[in-house]
Amino acid sequence: MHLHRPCLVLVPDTFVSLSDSTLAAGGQRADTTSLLVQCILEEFESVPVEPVLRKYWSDAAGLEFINQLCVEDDERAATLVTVSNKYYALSAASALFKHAETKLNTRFASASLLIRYVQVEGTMMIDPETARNLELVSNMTSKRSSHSLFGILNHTYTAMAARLLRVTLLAPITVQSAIDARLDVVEELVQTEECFHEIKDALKMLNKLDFDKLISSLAASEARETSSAKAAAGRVTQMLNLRSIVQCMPILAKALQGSQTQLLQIIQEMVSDERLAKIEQLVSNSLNENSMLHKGGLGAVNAKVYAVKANYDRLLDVARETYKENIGDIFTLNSELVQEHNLPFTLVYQDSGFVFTLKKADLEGELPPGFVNVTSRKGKWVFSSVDLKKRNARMKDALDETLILSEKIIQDIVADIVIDIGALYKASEAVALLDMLWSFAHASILRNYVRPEFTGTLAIKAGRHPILEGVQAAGTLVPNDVYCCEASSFQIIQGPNMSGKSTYLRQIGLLTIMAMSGCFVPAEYGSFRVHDALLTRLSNDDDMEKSLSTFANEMASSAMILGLATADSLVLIDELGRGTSPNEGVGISHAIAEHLIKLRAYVFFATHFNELVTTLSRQPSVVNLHLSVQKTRHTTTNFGMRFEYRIMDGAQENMSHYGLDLARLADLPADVISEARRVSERLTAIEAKKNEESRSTKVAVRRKALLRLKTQLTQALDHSTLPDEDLIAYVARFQTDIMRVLQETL
Ligand SMILES: Nc1ncnc2c1ncn2[C@@H]1O[C@H](COP(=O)(O)OP(=O)(O)OP(=O)(O)O)[C@@H](O)[C@H]1O
Repeated sequence: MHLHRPCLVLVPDTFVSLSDSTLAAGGQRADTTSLLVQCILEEFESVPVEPVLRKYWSDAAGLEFINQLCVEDDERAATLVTVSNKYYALSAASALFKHAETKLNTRFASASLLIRYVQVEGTMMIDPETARNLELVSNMTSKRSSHSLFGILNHTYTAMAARLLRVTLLAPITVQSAIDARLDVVEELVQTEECFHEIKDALKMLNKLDFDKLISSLAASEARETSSAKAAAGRVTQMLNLRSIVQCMPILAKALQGSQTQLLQIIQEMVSDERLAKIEQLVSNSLNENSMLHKGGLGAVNAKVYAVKANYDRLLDVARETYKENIGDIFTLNSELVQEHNLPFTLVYQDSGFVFTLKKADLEGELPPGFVNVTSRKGKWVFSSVDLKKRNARMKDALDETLILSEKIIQDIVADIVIDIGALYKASEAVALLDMLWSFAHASILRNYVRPEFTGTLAIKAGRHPILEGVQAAGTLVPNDVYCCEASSFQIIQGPNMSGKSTYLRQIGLLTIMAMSGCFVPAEYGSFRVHDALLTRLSNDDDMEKSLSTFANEMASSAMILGLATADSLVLIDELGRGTSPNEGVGISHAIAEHLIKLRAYVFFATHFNELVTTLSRQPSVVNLHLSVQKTRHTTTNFGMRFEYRIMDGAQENMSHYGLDLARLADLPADVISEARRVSERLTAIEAKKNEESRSTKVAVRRKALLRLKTQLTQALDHSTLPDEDLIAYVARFQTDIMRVLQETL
């Protein structure tokens, strides 16, 4: 549900208590409301939940609706077969269409809707909490801020592409051939400037147009006949928008001519469908060439009145003539009054009709008698007269008449268009994908991203946090490397507070999502693995505020991670075990870590617990890293250390005194601090001694070296493109390394 941002949630009426027929978001709920509905209300606070009669949730009716409404294209048969035994999907479809009919007064033409059954497979699972913490689609502190991955990558022109981008970031694809096809397109766009600009110009013409909405409103008609002038005006606007869209398709197709990548060629085919030209013909035959869309005022009204060509329908021509005469009458009335009073009245068109206006500066004394509804606005008098009102009413009648007649004509055209509506859906999909990939290319050029590879090893050289890159002052962001393979699948990351641990973890998640979405990545080089899930336990400020529930939260997300993680998952854990006593924290963290190590998922585990380094490092696939910090002279602002934000090999040393430095900054009495230091140094010394004794036994070292050798050899076998001679030299180096380790650990 998070993927598609619901605007309204329908539930069976038996799920909500009888007392509240419409549940306002966050409203009072009686106990009889089902747990599911309660969860939905909590999770989607601002989304209204509305009950639909239980009898409308019928799988048979759902299948009937789909059978009747699904567009006649090559996927129709497959869709019908796939959904035929999906009880819940069918019941929900039935309730949805019944709701449209009974509450929204909307009925769809047969074979007019694109209906697909989309499997969840084929995308990476990202839970909503992770999406929030990584700021995938919205900033955590301010909803309006564009500092999110979506904000950084969104340069789309159309609403469908923005929606596709959102869904892509929340559920990146896991089919490697599909990712590669997207990357090929982005690469071609980045490299061929001319094609890049031509596509941009064509997309610009579609600026802010939403095909999908337009197409479904073409397919919809009112369930009960209430033909109003307002609805008629809406229809005319739809047709004018539709014409802009179909006219733009040949331009887009031309921009794509000669493209090298397969995906761009497919997109070109989809937007060159001859049925689109047929639709263009239908619209052009009946609509005026030059009836462009106006924003408001009389221009906008006239655009609708004159949208249908002259001589197309006799009655319409007559109605328009009347309308024109009525407007003429109003202008005549104005000139007469100007002459009579010798005052420069002007006419202004408002929704309710014409009114007179007069600049206050042009009037000495009072308005002449006989005017009504006098108001003052921005230095002007605005007013009417009985005569003007009468003429307005006549004009309005004529206007309504023309719009209703126009709508009748347009209804007939729409009926013809609906036959080929499948082509419009295809074009919409094609444009959305193209617009999104163009947007990726644009972001890649702007910020110097590189094309990622998929090799199974996670190797990033000089990776940059994409969101921080947009916020930090130029030159202050420290790029970092990542290297994670089977032999080093569990990485412990240490560093004092504020040293950049979370940023490092988040950067790994964000870059993986970008790569799997088919976008270039902010790094000098990036190699990735296709993951089935991105699972995280990331701390954020929210948690701190609700510190009481931190532990419960931690355990809930840990349970989720343990339940869902597989060998192909990417797991990011930031400071587990903070919400409980240190001993318990270490115990729980250790147990969870061991489970993940056994699973062989790729795990990045940031922790403050030194003990974990000791207990976990014996395992062959565990690697220790830390974020470097330099001791400096103590000042009031730097706590005596300078953060370098650079990831380094090996465990962190001497972290314990950092807390003491902080304490001194907080003005703790000197004797308390010196006692704390004495105890802390003794404890550190004892701990160090213990660590020394137990630290990585020789067996562990050998095991680790052998595992590394295995990965290096497999990789060389799978991916090396070196000439034989160099490959031999390369492999010989492994031999020297392993011999050295074996001798040292005899
Ligand atoms: N690579 C980097 N380059 C530049 N600045 C960075 C980098 N990484 C982190 N920072 C800065 O350091 C601040 C703290 O980073 P971060 O929150 O990642 O630290 P942390 O070690 O996770 O801290 P804590 O343990 O308190 O959660 C960030 O807000 C950011 O401004």
